[in-house]
Order: sequence, then C-alpha cells, then structure tokens
Amino acid sequence: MKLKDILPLNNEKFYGDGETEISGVSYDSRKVKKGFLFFALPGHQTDGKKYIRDAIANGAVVIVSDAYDKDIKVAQIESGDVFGFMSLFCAKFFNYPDRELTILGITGTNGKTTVTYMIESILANLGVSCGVIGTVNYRYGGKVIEASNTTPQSLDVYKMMREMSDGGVKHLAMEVSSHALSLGRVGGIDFDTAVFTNLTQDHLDFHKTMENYFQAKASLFKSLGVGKKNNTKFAIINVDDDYGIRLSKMSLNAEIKSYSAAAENKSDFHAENIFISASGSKFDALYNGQTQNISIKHIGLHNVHNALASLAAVVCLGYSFDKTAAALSASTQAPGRLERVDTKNLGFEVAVDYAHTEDALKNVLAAIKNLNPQRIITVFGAGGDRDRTKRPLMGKTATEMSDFVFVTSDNPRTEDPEKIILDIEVGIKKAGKKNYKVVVDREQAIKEAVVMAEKGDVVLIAGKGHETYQIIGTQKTHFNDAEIALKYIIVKEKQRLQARQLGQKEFGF
Ligand SMILES: CC(=O)N[C@H]1[C@@H](OP(=O)(O)OP(=O)(O)OC[C@H]2O[C@@H](n3ccc(=O)[nH]c3=O)[C@H](O)[C@@H]2O)O[C@H](CO)[C@@H](O)[C@@H]1O[C@H](C)C(=O)N[C@@H](C)C(=O)N[C@H](CCC(=O)O)C(=O)O
Ligand SMILES: Nc1ncnc2c1ncn2[C@@H]1O[C@H](COP(=O)(O)OP(=O)(O)OP(=O)(O)O)[C@@H](O)[C@H]1O
Ligand SMILES: N[C@H](CCC[C@H](N)C(=O)O)C(=O)O
Ligand SMILES: [Mg+2]
Repeated sequence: MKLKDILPLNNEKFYGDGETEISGVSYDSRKVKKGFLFFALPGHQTDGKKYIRDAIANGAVVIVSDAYDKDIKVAQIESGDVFGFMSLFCAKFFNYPDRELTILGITGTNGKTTVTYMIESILANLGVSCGVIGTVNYRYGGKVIEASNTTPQSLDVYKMMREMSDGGVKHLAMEVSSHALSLGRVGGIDFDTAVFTNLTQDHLDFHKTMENYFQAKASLFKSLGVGKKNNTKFAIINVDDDYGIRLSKMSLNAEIKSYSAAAENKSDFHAENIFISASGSKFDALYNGQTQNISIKHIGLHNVHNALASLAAVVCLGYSFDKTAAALSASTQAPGRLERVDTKNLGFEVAVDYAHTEDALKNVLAAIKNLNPQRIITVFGAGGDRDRTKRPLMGKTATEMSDFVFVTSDNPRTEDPEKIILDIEVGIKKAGKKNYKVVVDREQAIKEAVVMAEKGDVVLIAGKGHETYQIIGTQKTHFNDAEIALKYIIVKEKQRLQARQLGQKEFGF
C-alpha cells in the first residue's frame, strides 16, 4: 500500500514521498522488516524515539513520531497523538476489518475473561466460531497467540481482526481493559455490543480516582454507534452494580439490556431460584416473559452474573433464548478461575483462582464459604508496580473470610516483596485479625497450606490463576500455582500411604 492511499488522516504533518510503498507496520523496532512503517510510541519504561535508528537499520521506510527530526533521511509523519494516529492508520492499512466482524467488547473490573470464555463456548455449542482477544491468550481460527496484554495495542488488534475476517471468523469477543480505553488501544473500533460486568477498586495507580476509572470504562459505551456500521448496537449492563446503574442511565447510542441476580433489581435478563453447590450453579433465567433453567459448572454468585452477561450478549446477536440457554448450560470453564487441583484421596479441596482485587476475593471466598467447608485456608499476595491501595483491603477481606491465610508474593516485579506484604498487613492488623502467617516465597506458602489442610478443608490459592510465571525484579521465571500445589499433594499422599502401611496414625486424618 502506498502512503498517499492512507494519508491524510488527522492533522498529521507529512515529510516525504507519498509514493512510498509500505509492506508492514510495527511499534517495536526489533520487529521491523524491509519496507515497514515504524510508530515511535512514548512508553512507560523508555521512548520509542530512541529506537528510530534501529528501526531504519532493520528496513523502516517511514517513521511516525511526535517530533520531526531533520537528521532522519526516510519519510516522516509527525503527530501530536501517536497512539490515536496509530489506530486511525491501522484501521485503514488493514482495510477496516472491524466492519466485517461482529465485535463484542467486554469491560469491567472482574469477570471479563470468564465472560469471553462463556460467550466463545456458547457460540461453539451453537456451531459458530468466535475469535477471542483477552488475558489468557488471543485465539481464532485454530491459532493461539500468547497474550502480552489483556487488550493489546491497536495495531495488533486491527492485524488480528484482519486475519480473523480473512479466515472466515465472524464474531470477536474481546476483553477491553481500562488501560486500553485510556491509552487509545481500541480507538476507532466499531463495536456492536459492549458488556459491563462491574466496577470495584483496582488500577488506582493508573487512574488515580474511581471516577476516572469509571469514565474510562464508560468511554467504550459512548463509542457505540459512532462508526460506519448501521446495525443496532447493544449495551449489556449489570444493574446489581452501582456503577452499572449509573451507566444504564446514560444516554447511549445503543439499546440497553440490563441483567441482575438480586431480587430487588428489575432487569431484562434476570436470575431467580439460584442454587449453588460444589458441582456448579443452577438458576432460572428470565427474559421477555420466558424462563429457562440454567445449570453451569461454574461455582458462585459472581458466575451467575457472568452467565447472565454472556446469555444476554449472545441473545442480542440474534440467537434464540432457549437455544442460547441450552448452549450456556454446556459451557466450559476458563482456565485458572476456581480451577480444582486433583487432591488424590486426601479428602480436602485445592482451588486456583485469579482473584487479585478485594471484590474478587470477596466473591470467590463467599462462593467457597457457601459450600460449608471445615476451614478455608487462603494463599495470596498482591502484584508489585500496581495499585498499592488495594493491598490492605485484600488483606482485611482475606483474613476476615478465611480461617487461615498465608500472605505471600504475587509478581512483586520491581518492588520489594516484603514491603508489598507490609502494605497487606496494614489492613489485616486494622481489622484486628491474627489468623495469618507471612511466607514470602510463594512455593513455600503453597506447601505450608497443603501441609496444613485436613479432611473437609478448602485451600484457595488466589491471584495468579492461569499465569505460568512469577515476575521478581525484571526476571520472569516459570511458576504455576496448580503445578506447585500438585507437587506437595503428591508428597502428602505418599506420606499418608506410608503411614498407613506402617500402621501409624495418618496425620491429620
Ligand atoms: C503501562 C503499559 O501499559 N505498558 C505497555 C507499553 O509498554 P511501555 O510503555 O512500558 O513500553 P516501553 O518499554 O517504555 O517502550 C516504549 C516503546 O518503545 C518500543 N521499543 C522498545 C525497545 C526497543 O528495543 N525497541 C522499541 O521499539 C516499544 O515497543 C514501545 O512501543 O506497551 C507495551 C507494548 O504494547 C505493553 O505490553 C505494556 O504493557 C505492560 C506489559 C503492562 O504491564 N501493562 C498493564 C499495566 C496493562 O496494560 N494492563 C491491562 C490490563 C489491566 C486489567 O484489566 O487488569 C492490559 O490491557 O493488559
Ligand atoms: N462477575 C464477577 N464479579 C466479581 N468477581 C468476579 C466476577 N467474575 C470473576 N470474578 C473474580 O475475579 C477473578 C478474575 O476473573 P476474570 O479473569 O474473569 O476477570 P477479568 O476482568 O478478566 O480480570 P483481568 O482484569 O485481570 O483481566 C476471578 O478469578 C474471580 O475471583
Ligand atoms: N491484569 C492484572 C493482572 C493481575 C494479576 C496479578 N497476578 C498481578 O500480577 O498483579 C494487572 O496487570 O494488574
Ligand atoms: Mg481478563
């Protein structure tokens, strides 16, 4: 494609020859190839402008940055908003693939990954292929790409959408993080449906206030209907959430479909007769005067909300309520969300979950409590270089809702792990709780929790879910909660069998 076929776009200044042919685009100099355009993005660690020479050495023929540089000999585009320009450019460069797909954007503090998995699974059960962009990975048409971010840069999103459309994929379910909304990663995308799960405290390091955080989420809904597709847009909103109620009262260019599970909140998609057990959750879904019995493998009231969101999203795509409900009942779970670890014959349960906010911990612990275990033993930590103010809240909730807690590390990144734990302890101490032990090393903490567990107990290992790494400093090393738990479960099972053979008392049984 020639530059003149794309420019002008948005008040950018162009220096060079419009006939310049572009073979590809990249915002990472290390991935630039011959004939590429390089976007020099301002970053949090460094500045893309520092890598312009590397990009040119790798074959870049056009540079986009926020400052013209007279010493650069290839074509240049100067833009005051390189992120905004990148999304406009990529939309056109990849020939508007969003117009060829039906795109569902899922936003909210918790539940996005779970809802995308549910939507994908419902559609698969209905015989429809759905691409997914989210925290665990990016997958479509049989391809699975490792995820760098929950919502990647606009360039990656447009590129993947083009591949999806060319490969015959018609639907895309995409997690839209608040970072993505604030940093222009989904700029210009013509969403068909936007889903709001909830808004609770997280990411205040980035947004500073809950109001800013809410406005970032709301911007996804405000973007509905401004694009070129002229179909009806849908805004699917959880009205059991105060911010959801606020969002549902905003004037949007979309049909609002509310959902709720609380008896006092009226909604379009409503859950009644909710029954939650260790084997899953059952409820009646009411919509448009009809009722369908739903039975999902997912445990907990939060998953009833996730199920309602997914049901509403697929019904709004035009599928019938009864067929969608049946497909929802057959849906599979997302990895690392209340995922059981095989505890052999030890008589206790171990579950790995991705709860990394106070509200998520509250929900997952309430779900476990509802199963009446003997004791709940929780292992958790809080991420480094992330919202510090959520740490004491997580500490308070974890100790108040568990019988015993091992406070440990969860991706301390460049922070001192012990200092992160001190922040968590502030909340625990304020709540006057003493039922905890600090074990900085996560493997050791998991081991001690498994050793402590007795018949009827549930061990919850929270915060990392599907993650297969621990980030300490800038080093990322392999670490998987489920794997580690299983390792010590096997040791414990062996010890139990040995004790039995020797006719000794089986400790803890
Ligand atoms: C704070 C933030 O959003 N950072 C994102 C950003 O990285 P950065 O600003 O640190 O980039 P940088 O390292 O300073 O580099 C600046 C530019 O120079 C370029 N560069 C750098 C080195 C080089 O040799 N050549 C080169 O061209 C880089 O490609 C980049 O374009 O751009 C990267 C590439 O797209 C992202 O992967 C990275 O996300 C990091 C990993 C991150 O942790 N982001 C979090 C905060 C985030 O966005 N989270 C949300 C989910 C939150 C939630 O819902 O829970 C998400 O959507 O993932
Ligand atoms: N609807 C919900 N309401 C509250 N908590 C939830 C809900 N759904 C899931 N959770 C909790 O939040 C955790 C994260 O869920 P999930 O991964 O689906 O959320 P997410 O929004 O994708 O998170 P992230 O922002 O990290 O991508 C789960 O492991 C569970 O503990
Ligand atoms: N998307 C979230 C993931 C948090 C998961 C937790 N394990 C951590 O590293 O803090 C974030 O980047 O804040
Ligand atoms: Mg997610």
